[in-house]
Amino acid sequence: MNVLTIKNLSFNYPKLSILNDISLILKEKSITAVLAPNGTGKTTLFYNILGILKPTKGQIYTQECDILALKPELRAKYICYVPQEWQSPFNYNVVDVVMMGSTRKMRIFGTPQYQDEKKALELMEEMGIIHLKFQGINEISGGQRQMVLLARALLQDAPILLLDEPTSHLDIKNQALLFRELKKQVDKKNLSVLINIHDPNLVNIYADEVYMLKDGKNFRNGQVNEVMNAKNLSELYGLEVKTGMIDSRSFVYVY
Ligand SMILES: Nc1ncnc2c1ncn2[C@@H]1O[C@H](COP(=O)(O)OP(=O)(O)OP(=O)(O)O)[C@@H](O)[C@H]1O
Repeated sequence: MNVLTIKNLSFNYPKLSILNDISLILKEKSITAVLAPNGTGKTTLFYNILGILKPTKGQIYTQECDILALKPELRAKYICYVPQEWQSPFNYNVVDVVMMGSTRKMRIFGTPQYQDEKKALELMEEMGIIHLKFQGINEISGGQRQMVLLARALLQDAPILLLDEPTSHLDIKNQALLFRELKKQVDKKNLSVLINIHDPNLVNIYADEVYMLKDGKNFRNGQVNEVMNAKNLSELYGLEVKTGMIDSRSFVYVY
């Protein structure tokens, strides 16, 4: 089943065309990667999905509704989001930041319930960030903050998760923890994940499908094992990309 469909989407800044006729399908329970050179428009695409920017043309819809017709706060029922960077205006405790994920389900002036806190703490334990619970969000490392923001998004319980370069600050252990957690959530909660990511090896290891974008347009897309080859990657980045096999998995490198 398709949980999110983007059809012929274009976006321009006043004097600059960024996205041109982009189409993309996110399948239920899949991890779909968007792979594109810097400055192509990956974050812009996410901002269009989230309602932060308005497309000049095109459609975005789920099985149930036209996403573009929803107010951003209503989109939170369908879509949760982990930004590339996030600076908190206050130095909240980490556990309070994670619990913000459950505010969507609260009534106006509602306060978190015991169950919300329990769920937040369980998730933090699972993700290896429980020891940070009483630290200030502005006093932890960039990588720790990425894990905290993922926990906050997962607590929102939306069926679609957008992740904007979530591994940019993570060491390899935390990259593995993050993707293992994602895989678990995909299986357990039918989560579907759209992820902007620069590391082609993480795409190879963890993603099911990939959309390559080039010059603001669709370039190649399909199953990871069919599309992530040296020819496509070399054309995408405009330099020679090599691939090799380890334990029957394809790996990518440039020299
Ligand atoms: N407010 C703005 N006004 C004009 N141009 C902008 C604005 N914000 C971003 N851009 C331009 O839009 C293009 C796409 O930016 P975007 O951040 O979406 O790219 P990206 O693919 O996510 O990049 P990266 O991989 O480097 O994070 C870039 O060329 C950027 O300079």
